[in-house]
Amino acid sequence: MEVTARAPGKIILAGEHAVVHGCAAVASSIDLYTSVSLRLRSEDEDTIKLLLNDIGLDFSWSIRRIKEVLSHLEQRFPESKIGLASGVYAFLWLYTSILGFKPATVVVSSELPLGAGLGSSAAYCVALSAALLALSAPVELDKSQKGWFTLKAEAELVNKWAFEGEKIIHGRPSGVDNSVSTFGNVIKFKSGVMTRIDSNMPLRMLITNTKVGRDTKALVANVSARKSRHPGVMCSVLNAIEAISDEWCTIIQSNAVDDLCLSANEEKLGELMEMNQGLLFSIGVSHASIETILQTTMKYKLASKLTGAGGGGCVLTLLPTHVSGAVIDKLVEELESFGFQCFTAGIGGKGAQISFDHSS
Ligand SMILES: Nc1ncnc2c1ncn2[C@@H]1O[C@H](COP(=O)(O)OP(=O)(O)O)[C@@H](O)[C@H]1O
Ligand SMILES: C[C@@](O)(CCOP(=O)(O)O)CC(=O)O
Ligand SMILES: [Mg+2]
Repeated sequence: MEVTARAPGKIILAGEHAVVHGCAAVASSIDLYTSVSLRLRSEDEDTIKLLLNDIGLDFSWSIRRIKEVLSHLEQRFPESKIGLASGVYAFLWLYTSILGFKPATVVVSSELPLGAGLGSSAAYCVALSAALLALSAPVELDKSQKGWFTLKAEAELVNKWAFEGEKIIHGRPSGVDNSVSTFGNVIKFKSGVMTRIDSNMPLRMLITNTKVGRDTKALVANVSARKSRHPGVMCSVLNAIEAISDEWCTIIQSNAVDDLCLSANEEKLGELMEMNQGLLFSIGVSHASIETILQTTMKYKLASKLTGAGGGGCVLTLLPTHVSGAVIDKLVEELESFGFQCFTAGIGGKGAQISFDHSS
């Protein structure tokens, strides 16, 4: 029996980093997915295979030696890819905790850029947990279902396991990324509690990938260190970010009665993004490449902010409804002339899904 699970990436509209310290964030799923397919092998095969298509690494572990491998894993990573080792630790931990030592082949592939602020780590953990739980004994799913189906009662359990995986990759995740990847839509997240936000606004964002690699774990740790050096100032900044998240929710939930009202709301969101970015700069998570994007989009009177952990990664630019395709094309051309990569994605779609392959 083979199962494939897919889980979406996300954008954080407001509140990254502050959410790690108990303040509210607003996040939305995007329609770019990480897929994990899991095929159990016969008991006498005695191996667990992991194929990480996005980073071009394959592993094959003898089950009898898997504990030994767990303690020597880093030695098997090429020096240039050592930062990716935590994803393999998370795999082995989730696999053995949920499925035990059953032989299997697991293939991972993603449409998301890795380590760029779009929540690839959470999508990886959610898709992996969903595939593993789908073939584990305590979860009763109707395996005769055809095509993709959305998780229902099982979603909570998938989310819990994915959070444990995120802890291995991130150190101190807030839980917002795995929650929005599991449940989809637009959510508000604060101190581990998720509220679904029914947005009444058509939200268009240009996503620009600086292609500057960074590591969420290190950035989150730097913010915590700054907070312990300047507790009073940092609390004020983080509370200001929370106020921005709250206002985001109020605006996108409000009903714009006409086009004038809609563009006034879009203008307010743009201002909130600018303020959020300024505060993120003040806590030390911006980057020269991000500042270049901000200056460029400002020339087009468009507001931008980093999304995710920052330090490089992706930047969001709000595209209000009045902005024409020609203007967007010109902006994209200018941004891409710096070597950045621009794209758009559907915002607020479904969360994790599963599909059983009946042919195997
Ligand atoms: N498709 C994937 N294949 C292998 N590892 C992955 C994959 N997606 C995510 N990861 C793991 O997640 C890490 C990136 O997570 P992180 O630094 O939080 O960035 P982000 O979540 O913004 O993409 C990678 O270094 C790797 O360990
Ligand atoms: C910085 C943070 O708020 C978001 C990190 O997102 P990403 O891993 O950069 O996609 C951390 C967290 O909420 O766990
Ligand atoms: Mg991450």
